[in-house]
Amino acid sequence: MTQTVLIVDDEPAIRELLEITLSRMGLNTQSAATLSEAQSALRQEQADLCLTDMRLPDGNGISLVELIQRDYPNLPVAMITAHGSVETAITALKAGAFDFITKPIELERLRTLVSSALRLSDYSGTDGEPSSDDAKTAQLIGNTAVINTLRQQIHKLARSQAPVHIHGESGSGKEVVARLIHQHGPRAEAAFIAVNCGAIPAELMESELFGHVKGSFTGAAKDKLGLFQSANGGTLFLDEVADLPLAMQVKLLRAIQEKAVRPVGGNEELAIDVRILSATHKNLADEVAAGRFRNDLYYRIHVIDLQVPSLRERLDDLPALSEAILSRISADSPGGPATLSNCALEAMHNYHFPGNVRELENILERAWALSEGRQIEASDLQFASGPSSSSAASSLSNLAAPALAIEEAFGNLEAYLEDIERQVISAALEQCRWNKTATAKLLGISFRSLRYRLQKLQLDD
Ligand SMILES: Nc1ncnc2c1ncn2[C@@H]1O[C@H](COP(=O)(O)OP(=O)(O)OP(=O)(O)O)[C@@H](O)[C@H]1O
Repeated sequence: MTQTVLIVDDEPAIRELLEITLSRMGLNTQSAATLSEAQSALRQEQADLCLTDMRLPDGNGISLVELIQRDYPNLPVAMITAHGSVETAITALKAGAFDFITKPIELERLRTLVSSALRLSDYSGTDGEPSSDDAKTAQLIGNTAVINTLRQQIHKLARSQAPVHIHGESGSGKEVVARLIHQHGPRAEAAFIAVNCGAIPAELMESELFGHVKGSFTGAAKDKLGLFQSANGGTLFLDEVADLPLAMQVKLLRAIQEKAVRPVGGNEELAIDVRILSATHKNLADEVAAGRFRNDLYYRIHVIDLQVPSLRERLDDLPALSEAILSRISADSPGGPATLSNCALEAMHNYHFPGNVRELENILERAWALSEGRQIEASDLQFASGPSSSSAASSLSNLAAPALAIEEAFGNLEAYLEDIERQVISAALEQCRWNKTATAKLLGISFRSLRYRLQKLQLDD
């Protein structure tokens, strides 16, 4: 079926240019010169894409974007902005515009924008699993409120072309989130290229990102495609973007702004159509304040900020995550995948996972290697001491003086810490007349954590 594009612009010349270009692409067009005309056009016929100017005689394009977001959430809308008005473009993207195009309109860029927007209206996979059978197909495991919110944000952002900056601790799943934004969007069939900006040597970075032509420097034996070109039509994920040297930040900003790259040693600019996603575990605003990250690049890549929660904030996802990890690492074991004992699961609940899901994967892999049978026990997890020992230790002075000398811990840290823990908990229990709920409160740990510790320290009878 022929698709329809609603054009909203008060300049007849622009409307005409858009109408001609779009009808040459085999599309129907509808035109409106004002916000109210646009509203009645939307009521009359279901469009597949809306292109709107920013300044309209009876309002502005942002209110149209907001109205469409509210009343026609499946209709992609792109904003036409004046050249150089980055702020407007960013406001439009934040309001939910799919993309923007600047005046004077470049027809090639217009065609690219329209095709990817229409792929988006065609795209039916947003609620189901991604259709690609790529081995790297990402999955966001978990059902806690924070993960469900994140999942909704991913689905929403997948429909936009706006740059998204993903922030979260190491190993928390930032790359998984970036892959999902790609997989659920109109670029799913094209490449997803992830690059760790902290891992590329500074002298190779330009050639890695933008490519080089043969002979442009010693060692450039043949032409090489850069990562931007490899991601053309798809998504480029700049991981640890805060680690980009300042000189590269300038070049990256240029590539994003111009939507073009120039390979090292090349004379020509090559147009590229890439969605930029970025991530860092650092606070990018602090990096800007410290002068290590360019302010202008920050505004370009940070249009939308997405926070990935740490594993500590979603400990209730531990069973589901562990089950998925264990079935991956022990799938071939006779008798089926490994399982976790209740004690092991409790022990995990009391750990603070500074390395997040990646650390959980490592802990389970090691535990699986160490465990005797198919069931992983708490001792296989090899947690040295829980995080709460620090809060317990801080209450130590009020409760009981440690009877042990520091040297006694050398070579025997675990037993030493357990001894301190035993003393603190015993003192707290005594103070609370063996009321476990009050004891847990006094120590600043959960009841569950106290129960686990009492069992571990054999204080529970
Ligand atoms: N919600 C999740 N569901 C399933 N697997 C997850 C989830 N979150 C993270 N993982 C897994 O944890 C590991 C680390 O995830 P990922 O590489 O996305 O983290 P990251 O935040 O990008 O890490 P880094 O900061 O080191 O770049 C991966 O193996 C990933 O598959």
